Amino acid sequence: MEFTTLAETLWQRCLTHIETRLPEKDVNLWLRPLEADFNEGGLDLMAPNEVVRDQVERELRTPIANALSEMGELPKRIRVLVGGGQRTSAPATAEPAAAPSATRHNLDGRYTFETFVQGKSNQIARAAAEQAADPDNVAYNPLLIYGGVGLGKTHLMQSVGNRLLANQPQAKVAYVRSEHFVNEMVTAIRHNRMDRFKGHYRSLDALLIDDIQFFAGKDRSQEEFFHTFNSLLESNQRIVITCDRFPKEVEGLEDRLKSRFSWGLSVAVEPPELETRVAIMLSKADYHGITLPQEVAFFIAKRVRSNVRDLEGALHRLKASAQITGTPITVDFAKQALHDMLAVYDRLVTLENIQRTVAEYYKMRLTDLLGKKRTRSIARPRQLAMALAKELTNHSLPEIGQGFGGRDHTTVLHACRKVKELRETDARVDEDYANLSRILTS
Ligand SMILES: Nc1ncnc2c1ncn2[C@@H]1O[C@H](COP(=O)(O)OP(=O)(O)OP(=O)(O)O)[C@@H](O)[C@H]1O
Repeated sequence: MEFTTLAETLWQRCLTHIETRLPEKDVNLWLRPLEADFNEGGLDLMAPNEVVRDQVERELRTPIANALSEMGELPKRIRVLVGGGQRTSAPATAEPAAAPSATRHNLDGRYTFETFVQGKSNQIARAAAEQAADPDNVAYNPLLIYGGVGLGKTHLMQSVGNRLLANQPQAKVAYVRSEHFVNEMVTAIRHNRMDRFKGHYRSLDALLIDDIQFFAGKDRSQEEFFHTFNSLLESNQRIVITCDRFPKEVEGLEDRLKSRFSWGLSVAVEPPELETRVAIMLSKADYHGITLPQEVAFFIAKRVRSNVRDLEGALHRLKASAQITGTPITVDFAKQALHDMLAVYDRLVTLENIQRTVAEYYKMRLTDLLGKKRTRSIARPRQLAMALAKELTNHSLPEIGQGFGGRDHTTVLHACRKVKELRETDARVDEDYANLSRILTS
């Protein structure tokens, strides 16, 4: 008892010391929930759950050690363990081994609202997710986030879980991929443990279930999920779901499930626009301690358009190449280091397929799109096509003008400005542009 008191006193002093060095948010979120204990000359910091433990291990162990050393306190070792609230030194591995894996708070501490870059393409989804993370607001339950690959659905969903846990560290929040849910269920059936499986999922405060398109065709899993789902909804527990498309379009998914999903709120994440892609790159670079000049971020984001995961991949490749060669990251360096990846993207969008796609979209003839007629029904799609060419290819204004029936570069410039203006004032034009951009880049 005396040791615990000493440890707590030391820890409180350490917190006071560290408060002057770390953002208040980090101290409140990650460090205050810890309880301190001495164990054989070492300091054990007990975290209420694995999210907190992992975050402290990853990001905060060094500041803690530095603070203690600056205070002249040198414990033999520092351990961060799960087990807060009980003043026990049981390590994380001493949790009931047979519990289904999702009982552990298997959230990734990096996926938070704070690290999520907002843009036009995701602002509604983000706002809805923030609401879903508000324990007092169950208006939109379940929340369904849908959209293409690598656009931040999992990031947003886990942000909901991390926020819920930050506000209520004892909450039972489980993140599970649908594939994992199915596998767990199969194992439970095989070992005659269905009751436990059901009990576990129905006892949660929040269930985050990723990629439900994977349930397609798996009838027994859908059945079980349906019951879990109903039971959680009835007691107002939080459910967040993601899907790679609007669930009504997923073949092999039962109608009753689809209809349940629509009880709450469905929001889409779209591919981010150029400025958001640049902001994401800069923010990820900052997070990973990579010095990335803005012009390089623009250079890459202009080419890698449809998938944020690929943007991150490009960033990691750049970092590795720069480290190996000891070269600073410049546009020329990026061109070389990423040439194969960029070549794939450059191949995807050509002037010809922009023209063909726009003509098909507006159900008009290609010859009209490239011809001289100036009626609005023809001139507007032409302007959109030119603006898309400017955004999605590396062609210069004169080259684009040339490709559009030998027009002057000032005509292309005018088209780009006009489309920019229209996108801000005319929702139809904005939607057409976004649709075309998605068709061309996905
Ligand atoms: N707006 C954003 N801000 C910051 N990071 C983002 C954003 N959008 C996506 N990312 C990052 O891109 C990567 C892929 O995102 P995520 O895994 O959430 O995509 P997803 O939509 O769930 O994809 P999938 O359908 O393949 O599961 C993650 O590392 C995520 O942090």
